Amino acid sequence: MILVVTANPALDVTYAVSSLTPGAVHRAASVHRRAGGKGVNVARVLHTLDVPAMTVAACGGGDGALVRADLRTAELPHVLCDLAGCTRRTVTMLAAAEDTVTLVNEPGPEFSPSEWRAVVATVHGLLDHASVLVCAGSLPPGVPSDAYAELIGLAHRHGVTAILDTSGAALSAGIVARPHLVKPNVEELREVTGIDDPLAGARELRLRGAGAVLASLGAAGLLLVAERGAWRARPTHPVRGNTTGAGDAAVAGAALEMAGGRPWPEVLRRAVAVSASAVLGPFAGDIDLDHHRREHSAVTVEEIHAACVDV
Ligand SMILES: O=P(O)(O)OC[C@H]1O[C@](O)(CO)[C@@H](O)[C@H]1O
Repeated sequence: MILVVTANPALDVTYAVSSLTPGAVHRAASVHRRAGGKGVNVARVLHTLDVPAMTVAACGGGDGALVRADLRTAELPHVLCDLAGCTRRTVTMLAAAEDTVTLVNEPGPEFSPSEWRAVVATVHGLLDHASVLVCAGSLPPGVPSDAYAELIGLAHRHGVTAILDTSGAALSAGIVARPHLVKPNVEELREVTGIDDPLAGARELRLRGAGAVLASLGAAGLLLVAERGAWRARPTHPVRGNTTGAGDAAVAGAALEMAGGRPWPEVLRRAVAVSASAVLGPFAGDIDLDHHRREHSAVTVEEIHAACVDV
């Protein structure tokens, strides 16, 4: 089973608008609401791929109740701790005229120390049943920046593979606990390392403790840097759609191959195939299964011998 921690879950709200203009009033042509946050998206993709996954999070308030109800409706196995504060919303605006995707992510409710300890205890209690632990998304206010480092340390003690997908201080502090894989995008990599070239940035994260680094390069695909090599793979052709959650889908693909003990080029191939198929899904957490199947057999993985990569 793949255990997925969503430290800061959300009610993901997607608005479709005809055009997006700063300073203007926008009337949504459609509204969609579902349980979200990076880890929930990872678990949703794994569920679609028939891979057993368990979501752990803490929820509260009216939107927390909607998140709980949606996880049940979607039949995503979960353990949700109680939270006094109200679960946040994350908003995606899909603008047809500009073909853009714009996000507004709330910071989330303040956690008390005991609320976060309940999440840690839940993860601890489930690790004996897990092959992979995924720690995904931002940390909410009140949770220390080394919170993921603690969970990764627990995973090591249980012989469980650990994957970290977060940004900023949570990424810097989490990496020290030596996760087997981290999955930043290019901006997150640049923010944490101060290095523009993704290959050099990924190598720097390995020096800081990451076993391997899977860096998403947007439409240019993904890059994987491990101890004994570096590889890159791109989608077979450009895909247009909702890019929200494409990175989470890459994490799901990587987790599924790592759970099977597959070599790094196969981890990368799957991550690219699942990620490209997520762009074709209407909402974060969705994938186009037919596209995924075709893409998985067609994606080519090239080994990198150069000192830097073009994005
Ligand atoms: O935890 P954050 O980094 O704020 O990210 C959460 C958000 O990211 C997404 O997962 C997309 O990756 C959205 O579904 C939204 O919930």
